[in-house]
Amino acid sequence: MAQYTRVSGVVGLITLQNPPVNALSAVVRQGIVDKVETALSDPKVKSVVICGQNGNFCGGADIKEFGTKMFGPPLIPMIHSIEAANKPVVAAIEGSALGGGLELALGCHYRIAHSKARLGLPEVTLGLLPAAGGSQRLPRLIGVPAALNLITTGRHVTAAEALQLGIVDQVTDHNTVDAAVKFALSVAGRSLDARRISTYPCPRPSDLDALFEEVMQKVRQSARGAIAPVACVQAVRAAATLPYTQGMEREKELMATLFTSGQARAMQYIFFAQRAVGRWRMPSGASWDTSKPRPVTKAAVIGLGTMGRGIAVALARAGLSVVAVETQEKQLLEAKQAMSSMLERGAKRRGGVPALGLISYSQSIQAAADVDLVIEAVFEDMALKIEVFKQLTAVCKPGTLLCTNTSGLDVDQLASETPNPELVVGMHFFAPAHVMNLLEVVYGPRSSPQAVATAMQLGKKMGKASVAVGNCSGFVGNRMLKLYLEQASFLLEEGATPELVDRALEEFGFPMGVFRMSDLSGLDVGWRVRKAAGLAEPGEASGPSARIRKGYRYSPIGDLVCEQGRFGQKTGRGWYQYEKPGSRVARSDPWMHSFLEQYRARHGLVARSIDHQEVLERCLYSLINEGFRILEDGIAAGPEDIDVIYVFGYGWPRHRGGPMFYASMVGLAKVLERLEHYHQAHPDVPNLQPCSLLRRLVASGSPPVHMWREVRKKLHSQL
Ligand SMILES: CCCCCCC[C@H](O)CC(=O)SCCNC(=O)CCNC(=O)[C@H](O)C(C)(C)COP(=O)([O-])OP(=O)([O-])OC[C@H]1O[C@@H](n2cnc3c(N)ncnc32)[C@H](O)[C@@H]1OP(=O)([O-])[O-]
Repeated sequence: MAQYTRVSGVVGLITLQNPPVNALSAVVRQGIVDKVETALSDPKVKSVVICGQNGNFCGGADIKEFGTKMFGPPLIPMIHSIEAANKPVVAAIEGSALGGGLELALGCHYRIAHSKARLGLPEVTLGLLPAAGGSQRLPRLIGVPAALNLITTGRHVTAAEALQLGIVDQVTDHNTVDAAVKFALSVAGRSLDARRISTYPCPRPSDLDALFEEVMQKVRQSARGAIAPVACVQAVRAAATLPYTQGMEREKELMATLFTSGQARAMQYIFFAQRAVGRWRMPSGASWDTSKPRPVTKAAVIGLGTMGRGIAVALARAGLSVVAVETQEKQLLEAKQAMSSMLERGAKRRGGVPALGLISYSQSIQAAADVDLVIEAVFEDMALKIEVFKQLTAVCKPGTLLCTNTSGLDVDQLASETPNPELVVGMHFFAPAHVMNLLEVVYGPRSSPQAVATAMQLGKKMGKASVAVGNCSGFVGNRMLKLYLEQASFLLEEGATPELVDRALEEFGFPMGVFRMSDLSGLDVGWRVRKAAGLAEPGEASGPSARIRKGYRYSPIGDLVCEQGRFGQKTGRGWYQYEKPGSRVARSDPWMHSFLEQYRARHGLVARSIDHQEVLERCLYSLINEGFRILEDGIAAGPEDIDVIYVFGYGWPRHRGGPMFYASMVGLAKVLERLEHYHQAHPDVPNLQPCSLLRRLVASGSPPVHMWREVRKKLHSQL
């Protein structure tokens, strides 16, 4: 709804009221229409200010209304009537003016923003375009190149940048509504002819065609199959080439296609899933709303390899004092240099001062004596981690939370080695930890709810999508990934090439296929784990047992590639070849093709033709099947948790909504049928056997994702 008051005698003040972000729901739109009419028809009122309640202008259209029957006055005529008003209307922008919120402000004649406000048209991140005139007004106001940048990326700009671009007329550090009222008084009675953005000609760059061609090419490349960014470019092109009314028609046409698309549903699902994972719940019943996090102002990071450095930088950027501990002197010096330049580069990119002073360095674990929380990031070796935890227990003040950044070791085992297992949780960061926006917070049966709440809050403070998950080998992300990687290797044995598999996955929308990704992260990492697990055996054995481990199919291809010293980009050779060690451009390697042929010949395998569909079904459905097992086991509380982990940590294309949402879009019956088919064809791969939760869901009529928890509950109560 919207509230109306008259201030300073002659200014009509309209306040949007729809907590927490004043989204433009039907009631709010009706409120705005009514109150604007009241203000315009009141002869005492000379000008109008529109603001939002609780220091927040407006978060845009009400996303919850999308996909439902929409009531209330539509946005476009509402904004047009504001722009057409014969009294000046000023937007007082505090907090956020996003999407429809900024479009509303662009319909006003003037915009005043608080210095801390953020503005943007993020519709593209929801699979949409700014369709309440934003795609037509913004280019007219700030020019085509700047508008293209904002609309195709959806990025939020600060008030200072908005002022520089010409989106707002004034920025204030004081009370924004007061400043807007003062401003409204000063412009009362002035002609508004030059203030209606829809009447502006759109500035046309001389090289319009070349500009759009270049932008479209870039956007198509980075969109990885998402249609909204392409539609955004087309809408801005309409602004640059058509009169306003026709441009609006084009905006409407393009929006009509996006609005009902599966991609928009997927991206809006992820928007809400990202927020839902913050409302975590442990199997014990402890949850986000009953568990109070501890304050953490000082943290220690133990071990300054790649992960430790990134974690320490992320903590410092979040404003924490950080003690960075590395016992090896040479490594400490290198880390110090690397971390300083990471902080400096980050500050340069985002603006602001690098948080260099927040990090202190030490070679001694004693330096962690007075911290509130420790994150160990030493080598992935249980004995070493146990030793570090023992030392920490002796050194740290009582009650210090002990977190491990293991990517798959048993958090419970580690906890059981300490006198206070309730203080232990896993904080699984993703490399590079200062860049990747995902954190798995791993709880064991003895982790206290307070420890989980503290780690979750710290993750949020670092700007990471933080997901609470149970303890098991590989947790959620890596446990599922293992099966995806396994299928990719089997496909090579059966006749595929790394190029074919990667192309199929990249066309699906992954930024990198599985083999290019392995080359980037290093093949030796997995090899070490397989050797430790007794899976990788040295030498080129042949015969049936060479491809069997513990009674099941196993592909030693990755081990054999490592035996050649081919560890990926760092050695200049892996699944692909590179110009030199450290180069990033992957080129096909004839060596790999003949290696695969020889391998198949040695094992009596006959290469067959494999198409993209099989690659996708085998790699993705086996990963999804494991996702269902994870839900069944209660390791993840719901499908949203898995989807957020995959979108934020594993490059799963956002416009496909995460693996579990994708399965629901494909149709659970189809996923089940294909898994059964592949399991029949490969009975020695038990992971292809569809899990019982998937069967149960199909038997219950394949309910939508948000109802899966109920089906799982029933399944458990019957077990
Ligand atoms: C044919 C039809 C024509 C349509 C015309 C098109 C119009 C237009 O172009 C389309 C849009 O505007 S599209 C929209 C474009 N706008 C955007 O994309 C902006 C989306 N919003 C944001 O980016 C962030 O919420 C803010 C930065 C606003 C606040 O961040 P923060 O302070 O960290 O807070 P937080 O934790 O993030 O959210 C708090 C609660 O508010 C909820 N909620 C939020 N926005 C909502 C919305 N618009 N709606 C509903 N709900 C919304 C959120 O779910 C959460 O609920 P929960 O139940 O407590 O979990």
